Amino acid sequence: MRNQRGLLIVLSGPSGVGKGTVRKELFSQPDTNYEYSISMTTRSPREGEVDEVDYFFKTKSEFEGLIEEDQLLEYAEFVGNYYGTPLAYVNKMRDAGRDVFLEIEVQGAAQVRSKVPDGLFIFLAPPSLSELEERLVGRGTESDEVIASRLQAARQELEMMNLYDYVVENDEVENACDRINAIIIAEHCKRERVEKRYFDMLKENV
Ligand SMILES: Nc1nc2c(ncn2[C@@H]2O[C@H](COP(=O)(O)OP(=O)(O)O)[C@@H](O)[C@H]2O)c(=O)[nH]1
Ligand SMILES: Nc1ncnc2c1ncn2[C@@H]1O[C@H](COP(=O)(O)OP(=O)(O)O)[C@@H](O)[C@H]1O
Repeated sequence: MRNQRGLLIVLSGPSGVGKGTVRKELFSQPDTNYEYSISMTTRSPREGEVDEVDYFFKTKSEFEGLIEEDQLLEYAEFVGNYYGTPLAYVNKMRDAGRDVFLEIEVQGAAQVRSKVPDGLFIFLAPPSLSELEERLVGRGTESDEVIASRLQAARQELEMMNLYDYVVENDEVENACDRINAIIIAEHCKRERVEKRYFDMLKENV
């Protein structure tokens, strides 16, 4: 059987739900086959964030140049800034058989859904809206005004939850990681079985 192309795993969910925390925990585990796709953004770096590690930080005109040159798999404007996924890296890693993780908001995820129908779409949900607010406030990285805008955006984002293949509650980071790992293993098994069945049928002499 031919080597499977890597999965494209899209992790979405409202700001503050814990996407970054869960993703970093998943990537710290040994024996994973995941690659993280670093996004482009026009937002300013937060304290401690490093260019080309946390994001590729771009000016608005640089970002618009990337859009024009068709270098992004998807992009969206979120609470006043652009965010987007570099296309070349995703293709290169998937072709090498690696699973690629995107950590993106819901508008971008919808674009990926239409361009990459075999993507795996996981929505990370908070236990409640009040817990989401506590996490956003507790992180201490945004002003009260930005937190209010992000909470407002969260209400619309939660409406998109039913469009995802899986909804994972981030009650405890470890539980959320276990659920995501289980989903990915199950998806690999399913896709291998489907592919095997397909090739077995092609071998039939009819
Ligand atoms: N569409 C899209 N969204 C992104 C991308 N990178 C990050 N985001 C999302 O943009 C939103 C804001 O990101 P950020 O300012 O880093 O805040 P944080 O995710 O709450 O720490 C989050 O929901 C991110 O998941 C991207 O490449 N494309
Ligand atoms: N399961 C969890 N329980 C409690 N706090 C959490 C949990 N997951 C993440 N957090 C905290 O919530 C805040 C937001 O998490 P973060 O990963 O930055 O979210 P996102 O990337 O979705 O914006 C951080 O302070 C983080 O430590």
